[in-house]
Amino acid sequence: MKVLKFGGTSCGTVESIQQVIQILQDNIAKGERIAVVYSAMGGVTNKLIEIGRMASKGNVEYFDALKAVEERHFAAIRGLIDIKNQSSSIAKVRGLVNELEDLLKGISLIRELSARTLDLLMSFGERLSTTIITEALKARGVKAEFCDARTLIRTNDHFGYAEVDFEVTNAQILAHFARTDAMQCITGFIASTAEGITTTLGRGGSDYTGSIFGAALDADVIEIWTDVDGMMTADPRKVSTAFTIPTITYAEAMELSHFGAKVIYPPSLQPAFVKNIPIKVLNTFNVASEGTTVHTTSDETPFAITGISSIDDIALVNVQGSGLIGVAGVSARLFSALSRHKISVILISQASSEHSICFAIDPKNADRAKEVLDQTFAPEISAGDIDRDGIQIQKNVSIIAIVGEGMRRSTGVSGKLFTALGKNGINVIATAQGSSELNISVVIQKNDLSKALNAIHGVFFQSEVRTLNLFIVGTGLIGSTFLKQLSAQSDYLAKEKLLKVNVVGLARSKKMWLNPEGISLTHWKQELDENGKTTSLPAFVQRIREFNLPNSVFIDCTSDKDIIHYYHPLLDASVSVVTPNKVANSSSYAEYRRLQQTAVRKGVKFLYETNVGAGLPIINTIQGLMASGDKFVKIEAILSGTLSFIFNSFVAGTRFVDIVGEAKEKGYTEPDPRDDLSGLDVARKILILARETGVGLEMSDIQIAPILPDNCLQAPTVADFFTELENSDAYFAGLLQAAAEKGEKLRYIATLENGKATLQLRTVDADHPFYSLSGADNIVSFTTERYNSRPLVVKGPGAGAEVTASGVFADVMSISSYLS
Ligand SMILES: NC(=O)C1=CN([C@@H]2O[C@H](COP(=O)(O)OP(=O)(O)OC[C@H]3O[C@@H](n4cnc5c(N)ncnc54)[C@H](OP(=O)(O)O)[C@@H]3O)[C@@H](O)[C@H]2O)C=CC1
Ligand SMILES: N[C@@H](CC=O)C(=O)O
Ligand code: NA
Repeated sequence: MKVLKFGGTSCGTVESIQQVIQILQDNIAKGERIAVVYSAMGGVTNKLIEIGRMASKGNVEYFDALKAVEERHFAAIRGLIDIKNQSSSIAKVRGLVNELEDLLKGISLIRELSARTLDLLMSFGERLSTTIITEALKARGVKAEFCDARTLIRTNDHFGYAEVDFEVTNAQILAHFARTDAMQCITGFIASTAEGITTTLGRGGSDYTGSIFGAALDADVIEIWTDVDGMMTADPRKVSTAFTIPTITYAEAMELSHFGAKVIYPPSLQPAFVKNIPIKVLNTFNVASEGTTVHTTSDETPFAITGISSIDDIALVNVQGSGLIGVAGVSARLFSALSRHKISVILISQASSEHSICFAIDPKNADRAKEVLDQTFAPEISAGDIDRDGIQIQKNVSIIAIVGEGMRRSTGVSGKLFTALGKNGINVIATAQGSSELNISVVIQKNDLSKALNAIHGVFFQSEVRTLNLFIVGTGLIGSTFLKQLSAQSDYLAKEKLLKVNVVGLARSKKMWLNPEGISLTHWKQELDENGKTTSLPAFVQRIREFNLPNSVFIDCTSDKDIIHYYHPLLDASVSVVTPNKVANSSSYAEYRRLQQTAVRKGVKFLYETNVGAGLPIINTIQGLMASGDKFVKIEAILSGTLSFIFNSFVAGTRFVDIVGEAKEKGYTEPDPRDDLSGLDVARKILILARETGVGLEMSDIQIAPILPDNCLQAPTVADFFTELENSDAYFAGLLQAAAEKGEKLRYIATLENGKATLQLRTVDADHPFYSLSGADNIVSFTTERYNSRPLVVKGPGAGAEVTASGVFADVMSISSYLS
């Protein structure tokens, strides 16, 4: 025997009922003996309540609303049953509607809608839907029989959520089924008292009806047919990567339902659990899906938890004071006061210091709870045993619960949970874990809910692709090359790293465009042009904060001097920052430190490997040596790709100005090449290296020996600059010739030693390690306590679009590993 239950959406339209009938016929064809429970047509219960309220207020419009309900049911008959078989269904539905009309007339006369009357009123929903479906089945030759559950399920008179008398109910169900072998079409949700007064089993109670019948009949399985593919690892409306849980235990399903997963009505699990009958949650609209099976044991999965659930809106109550320490009976008084006022508690947390008790309740009870507790603890508040401001209530908070029996088998589950939250800057306000190790709950700010759910889902269900959300400012040479590399690698990242990189925001100087669904990596230019709004960096940053997406990374690919003002607020909002732009790290030392510290404090990353030597591992090398306790003695380096290229290419027969132009064309120079040739770019880099090694220099401390004659240095525009370079041809040729005569080469070398940084244009001979460079090579020689007699040398191309973009890419990847 199998008991099937179909919910409101399944019974909602002619098409869905046809689908239900198909499912039933498939079962019959397989020779299954089935009993079927139906909900009211979707939305009808709410409509009946609304109509009842209208009638009780004397609002005569209830009559039109009733007509609409009646018409909906007649339309279902017309759609489901051929015309010559309709008369008996029409008569039955008309009979029910007449009864309903009488009831509403009564309500409107006495202007009262008691809980008892409301139960009777609501019962028409299931009675109507079940009548129609039974008739439709009969019209198709199925031996079906309407079964009014009020004649079988016996409850007390707690109207609205009546409690079942299982002894009487089970006996009545068994006796009824012994009398007939017709397929029973059972009204969900409704029952009656011993006196025959109609009751209901609580909203969602049709599931419960299914479980009551299934348990009484010792069914092999209870199938709950709904409009989703079973229970999901998280609410798919909030977590797009959520997936169906194939098997789950009763305890886990109960826990998930308690914390907001509305797929199964929690009380319905109990009768099935007692009889050890599996419950299958299946999708009427996707019969191919396996759904979820709720059972005593769940299958082994690679995941430490089974699912994540949340209650979006709760209020957190905190009772705090030194007078609570060691005083017996405080919590007893507290919770009995709440219970007397029927305020149900969702979560409780008390530190072992006993200094405070904190618990979560439905926000609609918050003000009443405060009143009740202020009264209950009035003596303690006036004596100062409970803090002056008494009982504090925090609203706009949510609970997230991670649930799974697997927690008992694995260690580190809570560590993983809190790390995921911490790395996304989500503050945990309160936390609770039952000693059953089935559930860990955290209370967080409501505006962090979606971010938190996604971050937690990402770390616990890692076989699912994780998402990194990028906001890129600057789509020039480096920004666009990075986007090109990202596009080329996106399949690899998805397959090999289970990583989806979502570009959510793009900005250039004129236009910006944000789209949380993700901007196309191939058509971003077009999207930006077509949809972009006028760039406003404050607005761009504000949107990032409002989106509040997990794993957010801001990438600054500009050379803008003011953009650094946004780094701090972004880090502070737990957004990681990656940048090839050297401006921030070469501004004041105080600002440099502040950025580092904010990133550490917020548990996010501030990465800028490409600030020095483009993609070459220079910053990372220093950070590694520093972390391991090495001490820097000296750094000697060629840090400009542009200058390196110039001095490698400037040979007899060439013109200095042409070589500078070539460096610009090859993408080695700064957006403004004067920054390279003035020594500013190298000065910024050695300043950053000094700071990384713990030497807190300022820009003014760097001794810069110029490469250029004054006329070039003072050129007011880039065009003038090139003219002046041309005018100084003889000067550069002279420099070159002087070096060549000694058999040496020109090199612009930065040195950091004894806390001093200097930049100098020097000539080096063939024995010097910096002699043989080519292209835009950088070379950095680190002399440290450990690398002493032979320095550690990093050498390679230190400028250019591809190597710089790939350095930015590597920083982004390191954030992704950190977050996972
Ligand atoms: N070239 C290299 O080898 C290396 C470069 N870098 C650094 O990379 C950074 C980018 O260089 P590169 O790509 O060559 O520069 P580009 O001039 O090619 O691109 C700069 C981009 O930033 C945009 N931009 C400038 N100001 C703003 C602003 N206020 N708001 C929004 N967008 C803005 C520009 O917009 P628009 O397109 O509208 O003009 C452009 O898209 C620089 O900081 C540079 O120092 C670091 C290491 C190596
Ligand atoms: N303009 C810079 C680019 C890298 O930082 C250089 O030439 O090195
Ligand atoms: Na680098």
